[in-house]
Amino acid sequence: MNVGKTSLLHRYMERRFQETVSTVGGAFYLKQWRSYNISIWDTAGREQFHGLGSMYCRGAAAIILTYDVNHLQSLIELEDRFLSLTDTASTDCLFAIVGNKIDLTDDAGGEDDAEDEPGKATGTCNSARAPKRVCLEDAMALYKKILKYRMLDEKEVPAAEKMCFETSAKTGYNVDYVFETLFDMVVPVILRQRAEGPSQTVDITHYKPAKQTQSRCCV
Ligand SMILES: Nc1nc2c(ncn2[C@@H]2O[C@H](COP(=O)(O)OP(=O)(O)OP(=O)(O)O)[C@@H](O)[C@H]2O)c(=O)[nH]1
Ligand SMILES: [Mg+2]
Repeated sequence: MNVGKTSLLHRYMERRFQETVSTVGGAFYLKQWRSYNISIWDTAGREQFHGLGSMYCRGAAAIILTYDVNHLQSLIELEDRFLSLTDTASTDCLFAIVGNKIDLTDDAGGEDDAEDEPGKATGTCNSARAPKRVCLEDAMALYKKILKYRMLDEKEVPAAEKMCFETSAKTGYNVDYVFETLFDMVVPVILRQRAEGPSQTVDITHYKPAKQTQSRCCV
């Protein structure tokens, strides 16, 4: 809760940072990216909505686990409380871990850094000059735990260095890069699955209800 999931989506979809209210239930976004329509669910971090998380993850091609780089507890909770909610994701689902609010630390993602080389982790973690913050290495360690949890072979999935990001929804730092890196990875997988197997959606346009048999009363 409060790590900036909705703000990241606003920044990406609407190109701006605006005040948010804590998400109720969840919110759906549709992004036209190149020639594809990408569906994105914004989940609610508040405790009473945690149960919904597994519903939003069902069949997901990618999941972005978000924490606040200024609160180690938010990274710990990703593992302790949220990881099990991703059990409903498809087996080849990609995981990205995003540390948001990097602008609140001294060392990266300030207004002037918004145009920095995307994807590049800047600054040193917990240097004398920077306030204490979560290290990118901690996020990478979680990524490796996720692979273990999902019994995936490290050699067959993208490396932790590629899937752990630091962002600022406030300045825009790395935000496009996160979403578009994932889209670039996910779209070919979905296209390949579509070409190989039957559609996973149910076509109800030609649905005919089964003939009703006369019900008999039984005593
Ligand atoms: N400084 C700074 N503040 C941010 C950033 N992203 C979000 N915030 C602020 O953090 C607070 C929470 O942001 P939200 O986007 O609503 O967080 P959320 O994760 O969607 O929260 P829930 O919907 O309750 O789970 C708001 O006051 C935002 O303005 C950021 O990158 N930098
Ligand atoms: Mg929200």
